[in-house]
Amino acid sequence: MIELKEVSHVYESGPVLQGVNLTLPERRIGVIGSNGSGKSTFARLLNGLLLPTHGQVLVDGLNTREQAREVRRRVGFVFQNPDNQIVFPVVEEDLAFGLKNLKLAPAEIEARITAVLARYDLQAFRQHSSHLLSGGQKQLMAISGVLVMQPEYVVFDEPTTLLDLRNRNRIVQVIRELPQTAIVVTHDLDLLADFGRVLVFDGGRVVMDAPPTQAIAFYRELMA
Ligand SMILES: Nc1ncnc2c1ncn2[C@@H]1O[C@H](COP(=O)(O)OP(=O)(O)OP(=O)(O)O)[C@@H](O)[C@H]1O
Repeated sequence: MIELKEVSHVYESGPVLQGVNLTLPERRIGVIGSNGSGKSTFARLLNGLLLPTHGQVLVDGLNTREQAREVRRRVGFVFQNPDNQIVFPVVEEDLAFGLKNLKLAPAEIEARITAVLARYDLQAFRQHSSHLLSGGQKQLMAISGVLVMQPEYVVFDEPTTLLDLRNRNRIVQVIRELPQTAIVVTHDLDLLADFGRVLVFDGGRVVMDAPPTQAIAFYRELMA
């Protein structure tokens, strides 16, 4: 379970999150709010990409400040733009990178890569140049790169924003089928219909915390 205790975050430009207290046991959690309301900052705090300037973020009791490595292993992060995530020129190398860092046996690395490529129907792209994939394929590959690490939580920061409708639907399906806990920052309100809980951010605070129907209605009202 992920917990935030009195979390605030201040950039040089000013405060962005203020006094956020949350316990997040649900398997599907959505995060919505206006541009600049602090959603991405919140998402980045969850796996220690960013450390809070005040308060604590705990993942299964591990503090992102003190146990950053272990936290990052448990919490995968999918960026809006897969180009920010894909590092190596060939699909297979990119998927192997994190696994080699974990010092897994070559047979285990091979098995995990084969399994994830099969799961997302990307087998044909194994030796392909990563940067020549289409936008949808790149996003699937970025997700694959996170899932091969077998995290227990996956944080998505606007995963469908850059995709056409077909690829958007595919990613929605991928999220729906994930065995992991998923926390999804999005402006795509339809994506959240079957989620367990939706947080609405405004001005760096959680101003609504409710099931999707209620939270989305509140957000629509707020933006009217
Ligand atoms: N690295 C940074 N340094 C300084 N200010 C930042 C940084 N990252 C974000 N900000 C500022 O913090 C505020 C909140 O940004 P954040 O990206 O968390 O919002 P958001 O809700 O995700 O917005 P959007 O929906 O536009 O993605 C914005 O005013 C932004 O300009």
